[in-house]
Amino acid sequence: MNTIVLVLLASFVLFVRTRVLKYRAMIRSLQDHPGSRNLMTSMGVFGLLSPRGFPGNIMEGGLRVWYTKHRDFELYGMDIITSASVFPKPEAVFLVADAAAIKDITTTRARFPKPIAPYAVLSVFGPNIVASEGDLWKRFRKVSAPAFSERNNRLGWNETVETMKDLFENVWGEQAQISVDHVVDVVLPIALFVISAAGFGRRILWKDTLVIPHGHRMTFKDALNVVSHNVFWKIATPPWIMNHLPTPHMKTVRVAFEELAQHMQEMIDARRTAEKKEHYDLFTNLLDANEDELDGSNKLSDKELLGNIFIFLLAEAFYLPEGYLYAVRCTTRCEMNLLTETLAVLYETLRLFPAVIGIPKQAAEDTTLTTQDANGNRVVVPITQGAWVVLQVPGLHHNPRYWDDPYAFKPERFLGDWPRDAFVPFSSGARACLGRRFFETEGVAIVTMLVWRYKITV
Ligand code: HEM
Repeated sequence: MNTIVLVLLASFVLFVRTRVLKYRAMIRSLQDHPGSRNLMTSMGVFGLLSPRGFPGNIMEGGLRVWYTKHRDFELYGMDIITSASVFPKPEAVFLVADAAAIKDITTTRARFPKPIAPYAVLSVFGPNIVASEGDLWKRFRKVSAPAFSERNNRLGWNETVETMKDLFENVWGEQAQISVDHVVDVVLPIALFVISAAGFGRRILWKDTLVIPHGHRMTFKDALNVVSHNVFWKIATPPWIMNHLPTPHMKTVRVAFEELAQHMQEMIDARRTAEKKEHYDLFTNLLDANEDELDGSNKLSDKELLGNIFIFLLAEAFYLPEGYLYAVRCTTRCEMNLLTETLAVLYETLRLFPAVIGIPKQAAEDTTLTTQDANGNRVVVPITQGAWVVLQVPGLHHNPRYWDDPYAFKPERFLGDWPRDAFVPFSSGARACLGRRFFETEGVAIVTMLVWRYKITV
């Protein structure tokens, strides 16, 4: 018995010693660049389990930057800082809130590619444009990009207007006052109806969302809503737990995944058997690529088709309501000159509350980034091959070097000349958001129609 305890103790001491030695070597490779030093990492599952972290250098927390904005950068006196941790393995990341450095990173894709491991959760239904790099990403981008044309954005505008009219006339009707518990209850269906109609040629009406279609256990909207909020848990939970653990939540998540797959397959089948029309939507491009027999290089497999359809639906269901959530709240605080100022309001809400707070990249070679310290002195930061570099969106968006009074809500800052490189809610460069214009068109239509007809209060 004593021998077993001794062996366990010795193994533990050896484990800790190896970790500490590796950690020290890693800190040396950072060349003492300023930043925080922690016991536990905040990356991946650890950060999600504790969004706010623990004090005393134990752990920073996965959503730290959401709360601290630019304050950590001010604390260390620089717009590129490091965050290093010992467990579960020694690792360090460079956090960037410097506009010029971010431009440098996003415009040299080969030097700073996207690390795809953190995006594995998004591949539940198959490989896709967001969770891929290299040749695979190029192929997906080539197939999807033409669908986001101005012509299709116009289709998005028209479908948004129709959806809002359907909401006003057939759901809210003549009621003088409408009370909504959560803005997402309204904007999630709108977002789904618009992508369904403009992206996939299937128009959904508000009344359709109340009825579960024959042969289903959940509506399309509810399935996508549950999946988009539980995609991480589905991946983190082994199938035998997911299938057999009798908690109501697990059961709902399992059914939602099965249902979403069935709904998406039905959309594909319906479109395949439909009469061939002159469509220019997203679906046309993806389906044509799936059926592409002449030019094999662009062909999408069935899994890739499903994976990419899912990612476009997810973008619409997840990012978009986030964008509107604050925009609709913020409209209560300002007198809006409708169309002209609506985009400024959307931008200002995305500056203050970006839907994506950290955009990861990984150095493909030993390289450097340039920033400046609090006194304006130029600082060259050495980055070793393999190091993670994360674009800290709230840090950049609250950086007083670029934004006057950065914590204040002032949409008018987007009406004049504004620092474009210091605004990256849609990322930037070759891997920037493909749906940006689509979102902007749709967002302007929704917010304008809402404030044109209703006075909004919280
Ligand atoms: C408020 C709305 C939106 C925001 C804030 C947003 C933000 C972003 C961000 C930050 C990225 C880069 C992600 C990364 O590097 O990991 C991205 C990529 C992407 N977004 Fe959006 N997005 C929005 C709406 C949409 C919509 C409506 C669609 C399509 C229907 C869409 C499609 C995409 C695609 C396909 C990519 C991947 C591009 C690539 O890697 O080549 N997004 N988005």
